[in-house]
Amino acid sequence: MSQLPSFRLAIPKKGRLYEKCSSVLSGAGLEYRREARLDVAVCKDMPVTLVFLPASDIANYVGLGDVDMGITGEDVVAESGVTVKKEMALGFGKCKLCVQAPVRRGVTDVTDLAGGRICTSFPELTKKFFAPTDTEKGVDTNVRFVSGSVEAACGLGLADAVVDLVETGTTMKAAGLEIVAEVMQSEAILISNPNSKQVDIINLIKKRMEGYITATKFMMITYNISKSLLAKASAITPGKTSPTVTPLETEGMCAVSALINKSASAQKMDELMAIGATDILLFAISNSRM
Ligand SMILES: Nc1ncnc2c1ncn2[C@@H]1O[C@H](COP(=O)(O)OP(=O)(O)OP(=O)(O)O)[C@@H](O)[C@H]1O
Ligand SMILES: O=P(O)(O)OC[C@H]1O[C@H](OP(=O)(O)OP(=O)(O)O)[C@H](O)[C@@H]1O
Repeated sequence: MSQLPSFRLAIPKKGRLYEKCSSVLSGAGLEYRREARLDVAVCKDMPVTLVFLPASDIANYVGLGDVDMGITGEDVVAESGVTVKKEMALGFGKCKLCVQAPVRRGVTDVTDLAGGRICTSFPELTKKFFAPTDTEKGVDTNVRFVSGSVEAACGLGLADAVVDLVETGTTMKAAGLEIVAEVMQSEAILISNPNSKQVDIINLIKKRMEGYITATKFMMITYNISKSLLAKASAITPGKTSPTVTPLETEGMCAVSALINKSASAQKMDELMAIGATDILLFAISNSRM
């Protein structure tokens, strides 16, 4: 193991965040070959050792300095209570941690659950959430850790309520539960150890991931338009700094290119067509440095 680069970057070895993290690594040019059943791999063109760990352990490893950098959920970082530096939000793994109770109980006030039995994979956040009400009411909420299938706890008679993640709400509804209160919102984040000596590599990886994430959020649009309509067109596609305008051989016409938000791209194309733009083309961006 001594020949492995000392800089370590941890990503989830499986689960909800795994696929997206693999895309981010590839988008950031962190190429590697992972031997079957091995949770350690060396990057091809960078002095970086990749470690594949359970998402729930990554915050601790980074916080304690065993690993310099990692990707995991904000929820996991908050639960671990360790101090890490949040380098950037990655825009995926979005969900919220919620107190959920059986619909049939009709709980409308979360304080009614204080003093009861709660099952969760986030015991620290749950205890913190109920602490003020416990103090106020002089009760002791019984928080029990379960590592998965949290939603089943009420149906099994193990709990009065659960604290679990919600994205689409499908799992919650299927288990006959409803949200009573929100504990926190979460998404995948890039974190680093604040005492890591290898700041140059941290910054380089951050820049590369930023470039890739930005590229996935934007598209490049190009179109032709009469110069007399340029002001109107620029208002629709102002670009990041300003649109690039190139005169065309045809008198009075110009070509415009600008960055636009991917989510707004169809609407922008409609609006450009409506003011008379022609030859409107949309391009994906594979990477960027802004
Ligand atoms: N339904 C979801 N939608 C979006 N993000 C989610 C969802 N469920 C979990 N996450 C995010 O992904 C992280 C990892 O969750 P996941 O269930 O994949 O792993 P885990 O159960 O903690 O770990 P493992 O699969 O290794 O046991 C969570 O901490 C949360 O940030
Ligand atoms: O709102 P939804 O879109 O249904 O997603 C929420 C579910 O996703 C996660 O579980 P996961 O499926 O990862 O399995 P787990 O219970 O083993 O953690 C989470 O713990 C919820 O149960």
